[in-house]
Amino acid sequence: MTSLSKESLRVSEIFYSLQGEARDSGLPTVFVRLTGCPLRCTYCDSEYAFYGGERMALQQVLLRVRSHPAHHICVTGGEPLAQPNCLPLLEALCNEGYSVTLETSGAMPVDSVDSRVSRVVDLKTPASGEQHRNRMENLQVLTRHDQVKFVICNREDYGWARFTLDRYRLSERVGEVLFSPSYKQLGARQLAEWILEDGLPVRLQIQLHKLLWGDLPGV
Ligand SMILES: C[S@@+](CC[C@H](N)C(=O)[O-])C[C@H]1O[C@@H](n2cnc3c(N)ncnc32)[C@H](O)[C@@H]1O
Ligand SMILES: Nc1nc2[nH]cc(C(=O)O)c2c(=O)[nH]1
Ligand code: SF4
Ligand SMILES: [Mg+2]
Repeated sequence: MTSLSKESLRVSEIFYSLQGEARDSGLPTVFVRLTGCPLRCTYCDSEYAFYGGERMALQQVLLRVRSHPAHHICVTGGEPLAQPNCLPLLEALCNEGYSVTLETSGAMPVDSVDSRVSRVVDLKTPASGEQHRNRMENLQVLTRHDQVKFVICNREDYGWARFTLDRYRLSERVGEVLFSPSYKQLGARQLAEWILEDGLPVRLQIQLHKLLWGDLPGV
């Protein structure tokens, strides 16, 4: 018990790469991937982060982050907000002057996240198998500093994302609405054509790191 310091975290990996997703795509970024997730999305590319990982003190995480020459930090998982100490981690990273993004499923409340963090809330689509976990009330607290993502597996998911975009006026509420194809499940060109046909005010997101390096951990 005493070895689990008040501000310790279970960490799957800390790595330096190009941001492959969302608004900051292409920017050198340090990724902090926290272990554990209560969801089981059908397409999850990070199942290796469900279990295991290393218990680290917050200060140890900060030291590792500082060892890389990046200004941008992305906290992800697993589901990062499933660990209560994710909140002090985010605050500490902001205090150090980093530009911080948080990738979250939106299955937990996002209102206690430091307001300097750009929250990237992934609204789970029907084909993810986890649509029932979406906390739609999270959308009320998002601002232009935040982002909403849909990972789209098929035409039904696209239709649901288009409906949700309109129903919650997402383009007016947040800074970026991202439509991403589920990797190797839906072609990016197909998704691009649907977006163009409907003239949707959203940004097509293609996972840049997978184009560069493939579907591997640590990139
Ligand atoms: C691994 S999750 C971790 C953060 C959080 N659990 C979540 O789901 O947002 C990070 C992002 O990767 C996306 N992702 C996972 N597997 C994917 C895949 N096969 N194709 C496209 N995006 C994927 C998720 O939907 C999420 O937006
Ligand atoms: N390069 C790179 N960019 C990313 N952006 C979000 C990621 C994630 O797994 O949450 C991710 C990732 O795993 N790698
Ligand atoms: S919520 Fe994120 S980490 Fe969890 S299963 Fe879904 S995509 Fe994977
Ligand atoms: Mg990833």
